[in-house]
Amino acid sequence: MKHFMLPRNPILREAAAHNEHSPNPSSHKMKPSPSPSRRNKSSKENAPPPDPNSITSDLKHFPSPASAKLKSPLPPRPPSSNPLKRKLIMESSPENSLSDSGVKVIVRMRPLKKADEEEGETIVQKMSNNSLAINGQTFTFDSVADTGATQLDMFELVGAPLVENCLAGFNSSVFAYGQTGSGKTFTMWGPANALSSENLSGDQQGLTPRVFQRLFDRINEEQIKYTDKQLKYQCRCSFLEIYNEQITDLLDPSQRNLQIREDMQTGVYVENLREEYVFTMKDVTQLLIKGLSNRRTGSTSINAESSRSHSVFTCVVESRCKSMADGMSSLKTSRINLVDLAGSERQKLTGTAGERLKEAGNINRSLSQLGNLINILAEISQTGKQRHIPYRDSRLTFLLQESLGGNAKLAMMCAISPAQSCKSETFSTLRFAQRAKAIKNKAIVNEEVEDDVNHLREVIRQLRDELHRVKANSNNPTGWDPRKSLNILKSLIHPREPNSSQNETVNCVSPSSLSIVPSEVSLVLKSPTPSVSPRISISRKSLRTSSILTASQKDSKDESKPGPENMRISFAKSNSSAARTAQTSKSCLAPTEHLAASLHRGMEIIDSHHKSSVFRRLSFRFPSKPAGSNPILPVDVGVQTFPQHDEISERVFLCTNCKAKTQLEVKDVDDSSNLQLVPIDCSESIEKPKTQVPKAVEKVLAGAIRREMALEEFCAKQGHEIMQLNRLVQQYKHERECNSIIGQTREDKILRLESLMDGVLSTKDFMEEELAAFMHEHKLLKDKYENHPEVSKINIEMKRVQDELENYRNFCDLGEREVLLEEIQDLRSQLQYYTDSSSSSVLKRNSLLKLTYPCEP
Ligand SMILES: Nc1ncnc2c1ncn2[C@@H]1O[C@H](COP(=O)(O)OP(=O)(O)OP(=O)(O)O)[C@@H](O)[C@H]1O
Repeated sequence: MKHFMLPRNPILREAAAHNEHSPNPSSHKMKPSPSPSRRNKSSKENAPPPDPNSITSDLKHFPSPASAKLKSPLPPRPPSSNPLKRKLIMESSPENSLSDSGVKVIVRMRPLKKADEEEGETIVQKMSNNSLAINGQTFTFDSVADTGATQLDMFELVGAPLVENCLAGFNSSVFAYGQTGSGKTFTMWGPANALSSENLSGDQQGLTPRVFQRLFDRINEEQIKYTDKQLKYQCRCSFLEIYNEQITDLLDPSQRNLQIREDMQTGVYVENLREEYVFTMKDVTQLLIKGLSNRRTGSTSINAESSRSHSVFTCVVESRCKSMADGMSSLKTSRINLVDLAGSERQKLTGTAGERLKEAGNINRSLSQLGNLINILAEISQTGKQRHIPYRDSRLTFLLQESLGGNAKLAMMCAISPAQSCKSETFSTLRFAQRAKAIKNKAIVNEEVEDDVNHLREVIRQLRDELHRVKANSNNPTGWDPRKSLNILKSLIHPREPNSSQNETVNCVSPSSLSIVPSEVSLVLKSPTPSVSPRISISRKSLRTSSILTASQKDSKDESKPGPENMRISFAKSNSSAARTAQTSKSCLAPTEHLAASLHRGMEIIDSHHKSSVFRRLSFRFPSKPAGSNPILPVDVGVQTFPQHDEISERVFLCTNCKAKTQLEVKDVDDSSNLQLVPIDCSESIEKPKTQVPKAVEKVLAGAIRREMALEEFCAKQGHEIMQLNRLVQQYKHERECNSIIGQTREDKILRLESLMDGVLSTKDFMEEELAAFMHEHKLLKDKYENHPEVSKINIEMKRVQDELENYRNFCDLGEREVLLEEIQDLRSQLQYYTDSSSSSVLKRNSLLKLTYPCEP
């Protein structure tokens, strides 16, 4: 216990010397008090960041209980988290500002469980206060607590020195390490019921509540004793867990996946972690109860309520006082970290699966990274050789790097079970403990004295002056108002957003928007706008669908059907699909809008014809054939409604070619659903008054619907592919987990071989364990093989290529290309026609009016 020394601070040293109740097992190691100049130097190296609230020596500035809750990063710490920098600091530090900071290792052996008792005797024997033997092999540590050790004993061994170190200004940490079910949680926090207020003095109470009980007692003692020096303490606590490599705030579990940050001033801290001031034991107990109830637990083969995360309870203790001797004020900051690590378990024995397997894999991986770090630190401490220290390998080591090989006194409480069934895990823990013992930390008192405070005060004063100057300058004659500008900027960044639902209404294609809307009757005949097909570049690749026909096929089929009927069917289809699309996905709105536009324009064409029919049955030319190989032969069409017997009236249609009147039975146009286009070719219309939809309109509509359906199919395919890709991601994750478990089994094998060589493991046991390990690994490999992501990946690729191939085949072999060309040509022809006719439209209109007005009944 050589590393626990008396406080260097004169007040506390004095206090410790006078305080008979204050156990300090290493008082003989006390070092001489540094000279003021030295103290100043060391203080500078550990100076916390300039915080106007903390650097003032005015002791009245401690927060009141009312303002105790705050959210902030972890408190300032000496900027020495960088090992290299730390090394430089340590080298330049005065020798006597350092404490002898070897890691203190205590092994606690839990009593046998009932089930284990049947197996026979314990395999671990305590040899002395600091040694034990297992299978004839002896291990020596700082202390060994056997099955009879009480919670109070553990506190005296670990907790009491920790409190004294903390009051002296040293960062102090306790890590509980060990196999699942070995008693870490029991030791650190005690059973849950021991935390309740009525059991506060119960003998089951764990280390943490005892530490805080002692801490508050000692703080009271100190404050009373040094009233004249205005000694004041304040403590603030946080509680977090690391589960599956993610940090959660246990005091506010809604704060998940918190990030660890590091900067030169504050060192390593957890962003947005809640900290609460504590003044009494009751405050701490409440935090513990709250935090522990939020911890992730699950059952393992050994422990029904196993902690599945690493949890870290942190308390920052700050003390301020004035020295009577030299009148200087001092601020000391120390941090207590109480860490309950998740327990390791051998997955091959427990046969875990699914989420538990992932958990176990993460626990074992981070423990193995901790072990690796401990090995490196031990090697550095023993050989003095500099090596890269992989603190960033895991959240645990990154967060607690200061406790591991840094500026902290560290006690490692290693929990073991003496049961035969836990032999190999116990060996593993003891080896870890042995390596940890070799580590040398470099703890220093984190103290700041008045000189620094004055300097920082001066800086603050200068900054305030600067601020005033800037404020004064801001009242400049230009009249520029920064607040106003800020508001303007804000309004630019957050413009008044229209109601999203309104937005949707605007974007959505309502089926009603596809209805025929009566348009204003104009004397000038409105040219129908060429239809715009949905523009979906990739949809071209998937035009062929299993459920639809190509345009050519559809054309040939449609020929047998009367046009209007067909149009109604198409319209209904597009209506429903538009509604469906609007419901399912916003992203599909654009193509649907295009479709709606196409349909609407189609209907406008019809409507124009309709109007022309109403309005003295004006006729106009509408090309129905592409102008490709065949020259455009304009077909004159008019618009008529379905005849209804009761409302039949005689209408006269004019053929623009022959000017022959055609009498057709049409009804008045009230009901636009009866609308249809009819050719007014004199020869055909007389002989064949049968209704027929112009092919150009029909094709455009059919094409639009066809593409929309193809798009839907394409979306469905994409959805399926996304599902497949998600599965692939899961498979990759699973593979990674399998790999890490296999890695773990290799490490286990090394340990087994070590045990075999040490004679701890008999050849028979070794072979048995080896066989079990191989079986487990075989199972994992089989699982890995069956769910191999590469196979799924290739399947997805193959499906993609097949689809592409089908699309190309559609496009080239099945006539899609021709259909599209035809459509384009149709549209071109229409455009051409209207361009040509626009110049003479006025003339024509006049002449047509002239021709048709006399026909009005
Ligand atoms: N020294 C002890 N005396 C009495 N009971 C103990 C002791 N140590 C552990 N136990 C009991 O053993 C059980 C498991 O202990 P605990 O939960 O502390 O193990 P653990 O090491 O934290 O396990 P895990 O890593 O799975 O969380 C608990 O019911 C606890 O009360």
